[in-house]
Amino acid sequence: MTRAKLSLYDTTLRDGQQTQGVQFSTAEKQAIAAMLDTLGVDYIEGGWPGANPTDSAFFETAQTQHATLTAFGMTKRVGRSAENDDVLAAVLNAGTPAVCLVGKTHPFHVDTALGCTLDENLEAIRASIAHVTAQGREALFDAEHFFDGYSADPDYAIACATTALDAGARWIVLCDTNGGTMPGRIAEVTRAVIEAGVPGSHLGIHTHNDTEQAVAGSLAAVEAGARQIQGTLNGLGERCGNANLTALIPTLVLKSPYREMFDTGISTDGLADLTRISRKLDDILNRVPRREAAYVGASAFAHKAGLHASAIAKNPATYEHIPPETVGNARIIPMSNQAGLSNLRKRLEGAGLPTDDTDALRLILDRIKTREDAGYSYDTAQASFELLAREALGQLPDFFEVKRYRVTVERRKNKYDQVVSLSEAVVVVKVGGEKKLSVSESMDAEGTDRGPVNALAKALTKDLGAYQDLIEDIRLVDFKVRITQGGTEAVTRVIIDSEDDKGRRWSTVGVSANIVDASFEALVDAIRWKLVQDT
Ligand SMILES: CC(=O)SCCNC(=O)CCNC(=O)[C@H](O)C(C)(C)COP(=O)(O)OP(=O)(O)OC[C@H]1O[C@@H](n2cnc3c(N)ncnc32)[C@H](O)[C@@H]1OP(=O)(O)O
Ligand SMILES: CC(=O)C(=O)O
Repeated sequence: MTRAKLSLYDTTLRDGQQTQGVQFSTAEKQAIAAMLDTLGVDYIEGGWPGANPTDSAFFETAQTQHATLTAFGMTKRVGRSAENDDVLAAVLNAGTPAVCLVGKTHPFHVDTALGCTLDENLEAIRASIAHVTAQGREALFDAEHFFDGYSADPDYAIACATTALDAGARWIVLCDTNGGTMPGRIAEVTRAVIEAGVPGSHLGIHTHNDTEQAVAGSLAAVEAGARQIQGTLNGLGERCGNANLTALIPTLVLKSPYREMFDTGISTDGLADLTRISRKLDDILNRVPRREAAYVGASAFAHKAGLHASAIAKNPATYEHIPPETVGNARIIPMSNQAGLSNLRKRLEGAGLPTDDTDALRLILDRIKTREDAGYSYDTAQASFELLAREALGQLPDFFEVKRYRVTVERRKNKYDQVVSLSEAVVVVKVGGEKKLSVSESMDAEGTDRGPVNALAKALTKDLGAYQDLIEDIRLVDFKVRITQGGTEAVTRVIIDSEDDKGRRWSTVGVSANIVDASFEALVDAIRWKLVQDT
């Protein structure tokens, strides 16, 4: 059976940039466009030229090998010709092979937002699309508020779509702009538009995630006959986001009936790059990747429960809907109070530790469950888990012993009458039979106070004797604090993420009634884990 072409249109750089808190630089836009191009999407909407300097600068240098670069804009304003509309001119001046114009299709919006008549809006759509195609560009029409507009006045919404089609638009994209339409209704309206004369091969779908159904709505539209999906990486986008291409792409490529029906042009290699691309985008945005994200999240193939881990060891298909490597992800078997011997064996094997002493393994499981009851959490702090296991198995070298530590925090006025704070830490350790006392302050080279935990970390890593060279490259990259329940008392749990020059990243946990003490415990574990790896 020949598969129909399903066009993928990425709007991460336009609608994705409408996410609250997201502000791409031109260089970041270029990096994201390059990733999308390699991934194999058909269109990359780079932004709105003329709307801001970043978007204009992006189009000055943007290049793609595979994807059609697309500039976004709006239909001309009423009262001026398309040729004399300065906003439209700036969009066209970007010189892209494709141009996507958003236009109104809902009488309420024509009246309220534009303040013109329904006929004037139809003429604006016609003239704008005709102007784009007259310049030899491919035109797309984003039919804004189409589903709500169709419900209010089906004839007018259809007239907007057919006007754009007749004026030469290659794609009429039905937009669920407010994100409130149910997938069943999206399918029903899409079918009605096709019946009214817009062929499915010219119809696209653009959904928003306000009811957490943007992906479902997109799939409903293609099942009804639409042949283009617009979406964004990691589901970025205005308000609750757009249809998430990072979830849609694997579904379209791997799942029935889509894989038999459609050719998306995404290769096996492109699919296997998806997890890296998703995390790279988060890295650019300085966001922590969503662990539970479908297909690409760190937990998407994490098997925490003992029953699951036991079956996974026999055959991964027991609890995995696809092999994780298909999308470039990896299986993990975390340790926690939900774990059994199977989880434990898998984790110990991964750390190169013996798994044959069942009594020792039971002891480790008991310790984990008891400590988790006291407030610890090992399913993310896998480095602390490994240290606990090594200790129980008698495989943890006695690198150093902390004899005592002290931290003071001072808040005072300086000579300029400004309030300043400063922490000072003293740590005494015993290394190789020798006692060492180190003192550090929390002030960094720029004179900024980095707080008591920073002062402690500096003091602890100042002089560890023979181990000093091995710990110089440790960096503390994330620090999470949580008030939780330890038995019957409230305690503080601190999780610290560290990394080193070898590109390793590891997490450790500490628990105490006192936040500084919990942090100190996690810091000590971070150093011990690093020494285990490098000695
Ligand atoms: C559904 C979507 O996500 S569409 C994409 C929306 N994206 C953005 O708005 C981001 C980029 N936008 C911008 O930088 C600015 O809004 C600009 C440069 C485009 C316009 O700025 P301004 O000229 O200051 O106008 P402003 O943003 O205040 O208002 C939008 C104007 O466009 C008009 N307009 C809105 N949609 C359309 C349309 N489809 N066709 C013609 N005019 C439109 C509005 O009626 C309003 O006109 P008014 O100023 O006469 O009331
Ligand atoms: C065009 C667009 O982004 C929307 O209607 O949601």
